[in-house]
Amino acid sequence: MNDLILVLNCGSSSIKFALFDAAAQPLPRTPLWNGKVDGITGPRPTFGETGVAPSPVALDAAQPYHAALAHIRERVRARLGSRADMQYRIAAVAHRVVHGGAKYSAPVRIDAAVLADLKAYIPLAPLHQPFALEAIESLLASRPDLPQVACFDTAFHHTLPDVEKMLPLPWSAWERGLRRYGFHGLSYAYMAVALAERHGDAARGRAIVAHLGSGASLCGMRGLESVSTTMGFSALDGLMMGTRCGALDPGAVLYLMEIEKLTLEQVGHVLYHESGLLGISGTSSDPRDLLAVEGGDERARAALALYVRRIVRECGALAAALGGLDMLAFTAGIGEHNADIRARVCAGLAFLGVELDAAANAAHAPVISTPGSRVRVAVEPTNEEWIVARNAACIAGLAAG
Ligand SMILES: Nc1ncnc2c1ncn2[C@@H]1O[C@H](COP(=O)(O)OP(=O)(O)O)[C@@H](O)[C@H]1O
Ligand SMILES: CC(=O)OP(=O)(O)O
Ligand SMILES: [Mg+2]
Repeated sequence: MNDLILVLNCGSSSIKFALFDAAAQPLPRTPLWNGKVDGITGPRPTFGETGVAPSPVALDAAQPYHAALAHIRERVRARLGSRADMQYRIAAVAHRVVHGGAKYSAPVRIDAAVLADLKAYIPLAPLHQPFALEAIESLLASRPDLPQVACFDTAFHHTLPDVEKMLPLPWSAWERGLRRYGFHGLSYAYMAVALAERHGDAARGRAIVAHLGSGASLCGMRGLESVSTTMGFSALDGLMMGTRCGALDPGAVLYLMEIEKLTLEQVGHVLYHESGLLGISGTSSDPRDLLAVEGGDERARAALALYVRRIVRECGALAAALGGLDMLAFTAGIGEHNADIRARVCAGLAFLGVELDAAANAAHAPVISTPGSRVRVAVEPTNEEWIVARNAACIAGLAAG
């Protein structure tokens, strides 16, 4: 009987899953089988899996995440059922959990007490935490014997100095645990491994990793550890995103509530779901759609300009925190695939010595800067699922559980 680790990665616009062979040493980076439901809250959700191109999938519009999870569960069941000859069984399920709060800075085996702790963080990551926890809870109920492990987006940032963690609120807020956590840490943990392998000392120096997906953040690393990051207390901070505002003057929130009389719930909806690229363009949260129409669409143009400006500004801030810049690495859906956005960001960073090789950028090559560029610019596909599986496999007794 071969033991498998099933990884579930609940993002804001997608749920990704992957099956890894738990016994393989070292754990291969390519899973035995993987797939994702993409565009969950958009008009055209799709499902794709290893060897099968994405195609439209119908999701219950009232509960799209719930429906997407059910679809994945069904596909996994069908797939394992059809491979009876292979004698595979799922020995553990490992989850990307976005928020681990101050308590969890390492992966943890999940039980009822851990689940209760993680539920307390739902208000800090309402787009992500409930869906990972929904999957965990239903498995705890139906398969209490099955080990489950939570791996946290916040954990990689435990190396942040206090000056990066602190919010300029009254001191008692810090004592109550209101602080900047940082997110996308599983992606940054993978990038620390992959960039060091591919780029050696350049990656170990002063590096910025730009995780540009549906959610987006930057991480300033020195010695492959997080020293500064743009997402903070919640997944709303920092860069402008597909539907999230990013860093915002808190006075604007007060104004929306006090003068324009939006309720707390309405403001939350605006900031998480109706802002960012979608909010400004009025048409799409996906830069591909906006790039296709920007010639004749002023709002698409404005959305892209602000999106790029925020990345450039925050890169400048992180370069200051790092005391200079040796490497800039792009990853996640947009970072890996959108050469146009990368080119615009790099043009804005010419003052730091960034010089783009246009042909390498168009080809999504691993190095997209010129040989003379003072900053090496890289494109590296992230692999959060492998980090999650590797962490889960390291938890003692898991494969035997
Ligand atoms: N082949 C592609 N070409 C250009 N952009 C892409 C491609 N694939 C994904 N993207 C972009 O990546 C975004 C989603 O990124 P992803 O990292 O998968 O997000 P999340 O994990 O938050 O769901 C989409 O909004 C889309 O703009
Ligand atoms: C934390 C976060 O924003 O994650 P994602 O990019 O997967 O939405
Ligand atoms: Mg993601």
